[in-house]
Amino acid sequence: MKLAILGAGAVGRSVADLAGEYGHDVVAIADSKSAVADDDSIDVERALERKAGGEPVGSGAPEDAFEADYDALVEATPTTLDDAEPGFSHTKRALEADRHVVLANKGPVAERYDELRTLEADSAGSVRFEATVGGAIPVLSTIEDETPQAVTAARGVLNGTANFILTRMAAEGLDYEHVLAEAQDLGVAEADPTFDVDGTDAALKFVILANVLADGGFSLSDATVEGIQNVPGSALDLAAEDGRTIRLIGEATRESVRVGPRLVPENGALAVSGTRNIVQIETRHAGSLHSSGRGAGGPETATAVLSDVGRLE
Ligand SMILES: NC(=O)C1=CN([C@@H]2O[C@H](COP(=O)(O)OP(=O)(O)OC[C@H]3O[C@@H](n4cnc5c(N)ncnc54)[C@H](O)[C@@H]3O)[C@@H](O)[C@H]2O)C=CC1
Ligand SMILES: N[C@@H](CC=O)C(=O)O
Repeated sequence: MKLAILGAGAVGRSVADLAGEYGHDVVAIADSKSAVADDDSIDVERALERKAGGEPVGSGAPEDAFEADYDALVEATPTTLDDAEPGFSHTKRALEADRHVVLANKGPVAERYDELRTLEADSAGSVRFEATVGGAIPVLSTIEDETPQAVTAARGVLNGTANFILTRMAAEGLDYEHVLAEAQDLGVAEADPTFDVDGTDAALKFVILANVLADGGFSLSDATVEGIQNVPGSALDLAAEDGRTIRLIGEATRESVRVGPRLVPENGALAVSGTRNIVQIETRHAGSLHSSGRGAGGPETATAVLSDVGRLE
């Protein structure tokens, strides 16, 4: 497949870097100010070198990415709320041109799912978004394989930044402000890390799960959300005395979405460490399915994007 990549951050750059290994050509990559495009294939190494050197990714306008001869648009621009722009318009433009879209950007899938599905129905292209939930962990494809109707709920830890912060707070007895910068250095925090600590990012992922389970109808405003900003280091110390710890746990069903800090057993499945995520999928006929792994990071998320590309027809 020929890929046009929008966004040259941790995710977009990793998709460009790994696309060749998966048998795909990159025909365009854009950042917020520039693009490089070539209908056969761009020089990815050169583009990534320019970016690493603090230069724009290319010498053309970002718009040029849409003019390239691509089969699938990879949307990896920052997640935004409400109208989910500019990610939603990028997606719309590609679908209206009968191209496929693979999203890492959670905004359009969480905030405008029903519109997205309508656009897809009118297009010869399709939309996939495995990377929006749990990075490298195959959460959505597991639900798809299981069939969404057979899944009653999904719960777990889906924000690597908050989990890393809670893990470091428990280990060092520090408050969250002191370890946020460390999390940002790992390339897992959002462009606006408030989304990670106030629970918004985890909530967007559980909203996406609820949309998949219920075939739409949810946006962030339907979720009950509490972040980790008010969890003091002392609360983690007290929890540890009792063999427990605190994790930012979310749950999605067909009826509701909830995210908040919860006490969990220190050695239990939900007490994953560092940037790891865990998802427990409750099924009607097969009990609980657990998947755990790297839920964030450039190469990790790029593997989910490229798996989605492989699933396109
Ligand atoms: N970093 C991670 O571990 C994960 C990120 N995501 C999502 O993937 C998306 C990208 O994440 P990162 O690469 O970490 O973000 P980032 O902040 O590192 O990079 C965003 C890139 O988008 C570019 N950009 C901004 N507006 C643009 C526009 N209008 N046109 C073209 N490019 C534009 C920026 O110049 C930058 O290169 C976000 O929506 C994020 O929520 C999803 C799963 C994991
Ligand atoms: N900021 C997110 C990245 C993936 O969605 C996280 O920390 O999990």
